[in-house]
Amino acid sequence: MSMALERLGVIGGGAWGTAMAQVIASDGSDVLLWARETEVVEAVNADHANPLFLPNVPLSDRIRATGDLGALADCDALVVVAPAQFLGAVLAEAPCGDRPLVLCAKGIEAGTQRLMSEVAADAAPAAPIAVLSGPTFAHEVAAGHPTAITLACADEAVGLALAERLRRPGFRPYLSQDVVGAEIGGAVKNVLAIACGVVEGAGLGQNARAALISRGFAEMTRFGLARGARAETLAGLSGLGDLVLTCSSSSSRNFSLGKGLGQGIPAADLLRDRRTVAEGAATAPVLADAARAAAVDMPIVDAVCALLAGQAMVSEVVTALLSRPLKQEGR
Ligand SMILES: NC(=O)C1=CN([C@@H]2O[C@H](COP(=O)(O)OP(=O)(O)OC[C@H]3O[C@@H](n4cnc5c(N)ncnc54)[C@H](O)[C@@H]3O)[C@@H](O)[C@H]2O)C=CC1
Ligand SMILES: O=C(CO)COP(=O)(O)O
Repeated sequence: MSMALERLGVIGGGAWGTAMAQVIASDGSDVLLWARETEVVEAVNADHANPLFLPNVPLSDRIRATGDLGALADCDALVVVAPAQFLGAVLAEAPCGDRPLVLCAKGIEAGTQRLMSEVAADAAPAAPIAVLSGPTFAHEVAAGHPTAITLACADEAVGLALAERLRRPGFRPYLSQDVVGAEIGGAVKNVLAIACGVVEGAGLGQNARAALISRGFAEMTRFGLARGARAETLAGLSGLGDLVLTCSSSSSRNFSLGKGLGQGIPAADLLRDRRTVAEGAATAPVLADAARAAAVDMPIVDAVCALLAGQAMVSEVVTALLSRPLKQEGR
């Protein structure tokens, strides 16, 4: 199938939306970036910069910003990078029609327990849906560092057309048809990154971090399989790949949030007045509820919930996790 994907638009002028606009512009393509903040629109257009969300990165002059979602009506496809909890509201105002939507947020909608593809399917029933997810710190991608990512779309031809349009010498999508699997990896790893940040902040050591990554991956796999994801997607870039990245670095906002918790700072203080997102904080309680509903055991996710809610001390959750009944590793 040949598909006209000439003009691309990006919805969301945070760090990742700006970095995706930079990727698109890197081969000389013009790209229209919708940003919610007037100061972002002005800085992108006047200074080719986004100091609010992606500081110290010179942006391509091929990126033009707008504060008017209606201006995206001329685009052939939309890369959608509004944070998970705002996706539904933003798409309700966007001119989606039957244009392919490439969803980039990593999270589960609070209240409804919907994955991003479910939110988008309700808001834009005629639009083909793809999910782009993987180990991608925005500042590295914007700087052109080598990056590989999962692009999942149930319609193989649409997925291939999008991957061809988005690939760049330093940005390599791998194709998948497992949309749910790609989404679950990204949503769950954010919660697990908070747990790994706690380990760092509390000085619990590298062994504990490796144990959390490994046992966290077991939780991700159990939940993903229960929701129809494929095991190979969860073991790929959008699952294990992104888990390893965000569990290893203070460049992750989720890891940093956990580090603060591990240092004994209350979640409310860490989350108050922040302009950047730590998606795992909103996803953790809804993921824990969804896991319970699916009869899936996720003790690390439960521990993160308890810490975020201020219901337990770090020492208490560590003791609780380690004193669970012994079990077989593969179950
Ligand atoms: N930053 C990164 O390295 C990566 C981020 N992502 C995902 O991309 C999504 C967006 O994250 P970032 O671009 O990093 O955001 P950011 O933390 O850099 O910026 C916050 C974003 O939230 C938006 N926002 C705040 N309140 C809003 C509201 N009421 N309605 C609509 N939008 C609102 C802001 O306009 C801004 O675009 C998240 O789901 C994140 O997990 C995915 C891959 C990499
Ligand atoms: O998703 C990301 C990298 O793949 C970014 O992680 P944080 O949202 O934790 O910064």
